[in-house]
Amino acid sequence: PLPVPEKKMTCRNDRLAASSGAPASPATPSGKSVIPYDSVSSCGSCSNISAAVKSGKPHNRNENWQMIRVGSFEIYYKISSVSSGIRLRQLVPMSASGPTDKGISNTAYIHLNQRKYQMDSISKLVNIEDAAASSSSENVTKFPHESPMSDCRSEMEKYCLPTEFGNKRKHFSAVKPHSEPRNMKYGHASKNSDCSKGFRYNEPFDICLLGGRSSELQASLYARNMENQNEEDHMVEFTNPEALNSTNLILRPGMVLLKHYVTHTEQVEIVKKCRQLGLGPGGLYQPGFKDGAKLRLQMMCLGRDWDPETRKYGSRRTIDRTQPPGIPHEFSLLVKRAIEEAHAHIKEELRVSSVEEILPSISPDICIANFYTTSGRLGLHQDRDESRKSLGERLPVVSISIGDSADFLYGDQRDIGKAESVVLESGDVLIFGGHSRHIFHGVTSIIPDSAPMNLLEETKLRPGRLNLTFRQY
Ligand SMILES: O=C(O)CCC(=O)C(=O)O
Ligand SMILES: [Fe+2]
Repeated sequence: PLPVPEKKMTCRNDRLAASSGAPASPATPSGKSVIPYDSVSSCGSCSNISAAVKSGKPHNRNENWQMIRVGSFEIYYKISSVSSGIRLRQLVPMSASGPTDKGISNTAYIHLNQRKYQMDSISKLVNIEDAAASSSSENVTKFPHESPMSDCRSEMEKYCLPTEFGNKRKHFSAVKPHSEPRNMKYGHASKNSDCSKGFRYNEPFDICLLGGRSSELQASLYARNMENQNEEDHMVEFTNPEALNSTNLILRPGMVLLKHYVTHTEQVEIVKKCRQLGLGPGGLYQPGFKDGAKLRLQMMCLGRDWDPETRKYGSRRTIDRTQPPGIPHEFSLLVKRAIEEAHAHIKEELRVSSVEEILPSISPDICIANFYTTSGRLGLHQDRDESRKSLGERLPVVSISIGDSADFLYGDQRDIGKAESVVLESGDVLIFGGHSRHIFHGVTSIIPDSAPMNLLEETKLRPGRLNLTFRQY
């Protein structure tokens, strides 16, 4: 078992709260800044989004609306889902002058000192909640979308993480650990997942939609443009002078999230490079297991091969004996820079000088690149196939996210009910080493249409998420 942290980690949001110029959020009887409506005892149903739009009256207590307060603002939001199991969240920002009557968009944005926050995830709500009242993270489990929504379930969950992660997780503790191979890193894909359709084992997978195949992307960009137009009407401005400088978070000892660390230009370069490598020898493929089940992602390894079937690293791929491409030098430099940034942040937050003990540095010699389509996911697992030395020294895994955001789950056990979650957005770097090296982690869902527009326009990255994890063998 991992040692319990002696000190409560301070996070960016604690500082935000302390320094916020906004009036303090009125506390609930329980002292929480999240004020759920009494009537909200469950998400209620899988009402589809248009039905919710029609009936959406944020002040109607008979509906499943919730409110969070940030300073003098009240933000109303509603969780609903569609039959495909994709969670949608509707938000209606409301100012002191009363509710807006301009309709409701699927998502809403909040401006916090020029930084645009999309309220499209649990963690975003938590961030705002923390900013308002520095409340404890246990509030996360109190959100209404933790409530049962069993009619949204699908067969897949036997093997995979919940489709609507964020619903009551207890429900999923029924997932039988013994139904999976002991060390299984990835959840099995269902037979009809889009990953298993249409892509043969050795067929190259293009992460970009270029040339004649761009109509899907064009349609998605057009829809996003229209949506943005609408969302301009739903923006709430907050001013906090601290916010711009404090975008890094210590999630746990040895686990640091650098928000929006990778610049737009770097993201574009990474996409281009990964596309090129992904289409070449040793490129992207959809890995599978002996029993024929496929993983819900496309994968390629750089530097060294990792075989999901044997869980071993090797110099050649087992599937076609190709040698994995090397790790581009710029990637390695970025990883080193990110670790330095994390060190600086740890020093500043925890006032310690021995940062290497908390989070050791690495010279990455392995990169696993995963591409998740919007239905992609990855079951809870530990990364523990690296060398005994590397694991013993708890050398970190450095994970870079690009494209659509992901609901990322992490915890001490392979138990979804006990795991915490954070949304990883395009440009985020998540580092977990030291005491967090052996955490269970996974991706429960990819949030559709959440990638930065300019990234899509410049790269034609297809809907989905590119993730690179760097390790030192
Ligand atoms: O996609 C992610 O964020 C996680 C990937 C991962 O855990 C892995 O490749 O081992
Ligand atoms: Fe992993």
